[in-house]
Amino acid sequence: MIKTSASVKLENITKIFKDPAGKGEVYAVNDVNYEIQPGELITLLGPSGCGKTTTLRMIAGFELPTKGKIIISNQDVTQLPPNKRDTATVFQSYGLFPHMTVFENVAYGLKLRKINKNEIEKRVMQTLDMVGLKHLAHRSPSRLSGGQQQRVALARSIIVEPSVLLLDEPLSNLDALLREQMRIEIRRIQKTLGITAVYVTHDRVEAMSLSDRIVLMDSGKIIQTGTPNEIYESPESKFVAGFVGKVAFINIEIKEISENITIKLEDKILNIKKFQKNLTLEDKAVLMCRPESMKIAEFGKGHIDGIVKNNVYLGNSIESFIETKYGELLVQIDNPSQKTVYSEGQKVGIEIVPELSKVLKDQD
Ligand SMILES: Nc1ncnc2c1ncn2[C@@H]1O[C@H](COP(=O)(O)OP(=O)(O)OP(=O)(O)O)[C@@H](O)[C@H]1O
Repeated sequence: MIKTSASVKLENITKIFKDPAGKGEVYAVNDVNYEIQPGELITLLGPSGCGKTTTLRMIAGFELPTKGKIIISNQDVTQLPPNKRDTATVFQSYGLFPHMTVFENVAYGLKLRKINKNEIEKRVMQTLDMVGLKHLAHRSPSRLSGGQQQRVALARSIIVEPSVLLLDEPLSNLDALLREQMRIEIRRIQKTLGITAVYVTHDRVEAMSLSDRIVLMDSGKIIQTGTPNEIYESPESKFVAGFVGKVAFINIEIKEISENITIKLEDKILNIKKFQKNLTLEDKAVLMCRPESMKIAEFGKGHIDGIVKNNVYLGNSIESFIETKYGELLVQIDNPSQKTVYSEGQKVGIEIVPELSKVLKDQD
């Protein structure tokens, strides 16, 4: 259905807004450089106000960059209006036409392009089939659920065969279960069409499960990019580690650095594989403790001692919150059984699993 996938290049993109409250300026986006490969789905992830939406709106053409260039498939589109860009945007608020049926909403873009009636009929039904809404073609959007309305919005965007699909927090108005279903569907459709997509979210689970690559932003700047796995496994800072997953940090002393980092924790020596190239013996460092990088042991038999504060049952795993002298540590217990779960108030040990642990430079 899609012609050819497009690349999207952001070159030194900066957007400065006048501060609405006073005379100052806000650097909503600050010198962003990034290239999205054809057919790739990337998410812009980061805390509220970090510049995700502004970046997306500049790619769509709803905002002009203060500085920099936007290049879609070798064409400089920086100054082009949205309708000249071959992009389509799906918004959080759906933006459907309430007086038109589902069919008419989806057909709208093709009608504007003066496509003949039979072709429109065929393509609309095909696209509605793709989003699972063929049977509701003649309903009014007001009689659809939120998830169904968002499917119509998605169908309306993809039917015009844009080179780039832009999605601005499209699922944030839906409940958790529907969000999960819809993100699987969006990914399936994006892959089937091979369309280049940019997805804005502040939800790490959404970003981790959808993306080919994540672009993590903070204060208008890109702070790390990579596949979900790279960012989760090898975060460059405590901020990144905390943004993409549950984590606690323990201050540690580095004894030696080679391919491995030798650390001292209590009176025990641990060897942990090095991943940050610029980490030196002089640096302040922390041990990054993910729920799955620790195990519960008998009291006195782990690396750290503590007391079970509470256990949260999640079906096939339990999250056990342990109070220690380093603060509260969250340990994930898979396939819990009577042997592996200690009850609340019990004294336990925590074993650090070196293969699953990371040492991070303490620079935040
Ligand atoms: N039209 C505007 N005028 C002035 N400042 C703006 C405007 N739009 C955005 N900003 C500011 O630019 C910064 C980035 O905003 P942006 O909406 O891109 O962030 P975001 O990461 O998408 O946040 P959220 O997740 O809350 O939507 C914020 O400080 C915001 O207040």
